[in-house]
Amino acid sequence: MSEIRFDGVHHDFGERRVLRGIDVTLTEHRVGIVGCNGSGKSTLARMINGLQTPTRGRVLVEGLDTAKKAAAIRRRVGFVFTDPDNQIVMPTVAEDIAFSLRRSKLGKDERRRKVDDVLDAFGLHDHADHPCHLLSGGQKQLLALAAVLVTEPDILVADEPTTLLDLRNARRFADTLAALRQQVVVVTHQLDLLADFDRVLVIDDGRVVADDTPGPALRHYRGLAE
Ligand SMILES: Nc1ncnc2c1ncn2[C@@H]1O[C@H](COP(=O)(O)OP(=O)(O)OP(=O)(O)O)[C@@H](O)[C@H]1O
Repeated sequence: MSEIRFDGVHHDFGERRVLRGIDVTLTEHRVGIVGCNGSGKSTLARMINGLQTPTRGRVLVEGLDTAKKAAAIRRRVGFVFTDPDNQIVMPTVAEDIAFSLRRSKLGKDERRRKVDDVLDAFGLHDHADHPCHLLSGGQKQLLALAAVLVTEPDILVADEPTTLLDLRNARRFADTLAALRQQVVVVTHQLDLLADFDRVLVIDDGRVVADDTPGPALRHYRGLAE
């Protein structure tokens, strides 16, 4: 498994302190991040692929400082955004997935095979030539995930990736995560998704207030809302 290390991480947006001293090392296969709105979860997740860098402290991914090795980090860490429209860039579904492979050294046939495999895995094969903008919200979320996974990143970070998925697709999504060889970090308000995760961090007001297996961590989180 990969290693993601937060070392004394603080983050300020202007006057507002959003992260207040995060010290965790993540080496587990599937890690969940939960917490109230505005607690700093997305900011934390974005730090793993260098979309955001700490005001103070360091984030190291496989030993690389995200503030210094941006390009290398982006190749290793795939990021799935909450709103799939932020990352769908091509007119059709198959083209969008193929676009992710534009920098790969694979030949044309190999690329086509990879795109086909991913379309199959995500139940999108029948939509291969459909315009992306006509997909449902849930299908777009699956496409966004597929377009990241086709690049085979070492680490997958997903920020509320299942908000638009129906029950079947949420299950498919959870099964997909479980079957991945790579490390996965998911920010979510859908606590069911984390039931068999290896580790769950609870964030409150920019701090890690619980760090445990899902049962105790989610009990702690529920306690915060009482
Ligand atoms: N680019 C930005 N500029 C200024 N403030 C920001 C920016 N991004 C986030 N914030 C603020 O930082 C705080 C933490 O935001 P963040 O998105 O990390 O929270 P979150 O825990 O993911 O919330 P939610 O569950 O609502 O998505 C919020 O108060 C937010 O308004």
